[in-house]
Amino acid sequence: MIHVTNLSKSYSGVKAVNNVSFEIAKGEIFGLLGPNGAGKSTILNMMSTVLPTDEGIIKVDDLQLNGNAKKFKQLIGVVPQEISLYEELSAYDNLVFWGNLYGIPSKELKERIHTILEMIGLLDRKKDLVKTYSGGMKRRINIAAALLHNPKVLLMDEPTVGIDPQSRNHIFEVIEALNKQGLTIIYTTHYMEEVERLCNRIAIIDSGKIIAQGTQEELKQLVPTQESIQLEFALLSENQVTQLGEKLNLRMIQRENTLTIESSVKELSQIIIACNELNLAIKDIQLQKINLETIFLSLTGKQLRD
Ligand SMILES: Nc1ncnc2c1ncn2[C@@H]1O[C@H](COP(=O)(O)OP(=O)(O)OP(=O)(O)O)[C@@H](O)[C@H]1O
Repeated sequence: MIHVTNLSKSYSGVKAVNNVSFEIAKGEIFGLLGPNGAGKSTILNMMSTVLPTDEGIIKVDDLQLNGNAKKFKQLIGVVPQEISLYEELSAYDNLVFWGNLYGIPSKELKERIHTILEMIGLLDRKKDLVKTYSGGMKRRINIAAALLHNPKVLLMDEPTVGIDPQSRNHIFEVIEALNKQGLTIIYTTHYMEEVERLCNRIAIIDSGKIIAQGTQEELKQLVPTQESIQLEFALLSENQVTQLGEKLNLRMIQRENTLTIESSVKELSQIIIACNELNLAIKDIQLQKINLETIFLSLTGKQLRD
């Protein structure tokens, strides 16, 4: 349904998106997973016609974006990273405002707003001013605004940033319900838990390039070990991590006093010996099944989150 081919974009000569291609079938939730600055928003901004492309082709079904921006916009709903609502208006009036921008006839718009508010669980709060809403509720209204013109594809740019875990769950439920109704969704995030929960297929993106894509199972097959070892220390300096890395010759990431080592249980004794030699006091050891974070580490040598 969605075909993106050899897409590129530079800002002042620096490539933010570099020859990116992917295909998405109707009804999929496709995840774009990558750290801050990887190029996710730039891809979505090109797909939503906000930014012109430098190179490449974007198509939904047979409709190519270039030369058909107006028609293309009708197919796409966009949930931007920033909440874009009028705080002093009610949720209902915000949606009327957005619906009018899309030129939706008023009777149809009324019905559509009712259906969407019901679906996102905010019908009973429709008259309340947006400024009285929680962050999660504002996000849900932002999603509602993107759905008013009944798009075939929904582009969501990190829709859970700055939201508490409970509201986050509520948003996931809305996304899953929309997907069940047949909506195709592109979801960007730097949280692996979110793509693990929501997405059928995932593209891992780093420095403007897609470095791997597939189902979670397919991505797991791309790395040598299906486990990693997580060690917690009383204290851990960068210097000690470097020394340990030299001794073990295994990939590892440090987060404060915790070290995740790309290795299996077979290497555990060797790891413990190396830690002892460096006088590193281990507080806790855990064997972890591979996840998207360790896959990202394995493919890039970096961690997903700053
Ligand atoms: N308007 C701009 N002018 C110059 N550089 C930009 C502009 N927008 C983005 N960039 C750069 O392009 C690269 C990709 O940015 P982009 O916002 O697409 O990444 P992202 O993966 O969406 O990250 P984030 O989650 O932080 O938004 C980054 O290096 C960023 O600094």
